[in-house]
Amino acid sequence: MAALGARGGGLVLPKPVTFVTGNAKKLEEVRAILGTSIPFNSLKLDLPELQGEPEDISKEKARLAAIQVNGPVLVEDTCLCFNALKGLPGPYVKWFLQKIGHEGLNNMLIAYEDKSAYALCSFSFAIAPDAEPIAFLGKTPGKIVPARGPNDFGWDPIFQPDGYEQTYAEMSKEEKNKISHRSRALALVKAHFAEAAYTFETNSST
Ligand SMILES: O=c1[nH]c(=O)c2ncn([C@@H]3O[C@H](COP(=O)(O)OP(=O)(O)OP(=O)(O)O)[C@@H](O)[C@H]3O)c2[nH]1
Ligand SMILES: [Mg+2]
Repeated sequence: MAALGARGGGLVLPKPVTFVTGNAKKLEEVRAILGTSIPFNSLKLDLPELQGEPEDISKEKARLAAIQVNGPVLVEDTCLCFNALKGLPGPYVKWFLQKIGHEGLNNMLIAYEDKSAYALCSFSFAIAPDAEPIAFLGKTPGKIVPARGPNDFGWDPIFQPDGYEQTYAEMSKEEKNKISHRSRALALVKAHFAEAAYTFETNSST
């Protein structure tokens, strides 16, 4: 890979950023939230995921993604954390959702009065395969409710953010994107890009 250089105060990256995800709905939201603020390509790849803390899982995904892409990458890992269960299912919510669905996730809280939860998004950006990834975390508090609204994205129908009468699924996409865990994490990503003032080599193919 071409060496990283500096130009006009900002680091020159040899390629545009690639957002790596196997999840088309995530990509749709990231596109809507970022708009043209950070130009990026996308690559559909379901990366293996380490077990552990959300930030470490996302950083490890970024390391693997940067090796695959051989250039700058952005990845994210999303958790749905139940306070009564000390943060579980957390990063494992994908598998819980696949196996037990919305009703099963609600049933996990039957024994507890506390239905509060939070959605947590951990983006990681790695500028190169050998660079230490930087993580950006966004969190939205809410509660777990019986499913309401369209069932087109994961656990959106059972998550009702604090201060709202609607679940994520019942909100318009614009409204969800204003307050979501994903948009809060991406606000930090945007601030980092603005501060770092990265520029990109324009003569490299992607
Ligand atoms: O209702 C939802 N609203 C959201 O805003 C949201 N973001 C992610 N998810 C789901 O939560 C699990 C995360 O797992 P996850 O981060 O490993 O994602 P993934 O494996 O689908 O994609 P990726 O890892 O390739 O990027 C997966 O089941 C996702 O479908 C969401 N569900
Ligand atoms: Mg995944």
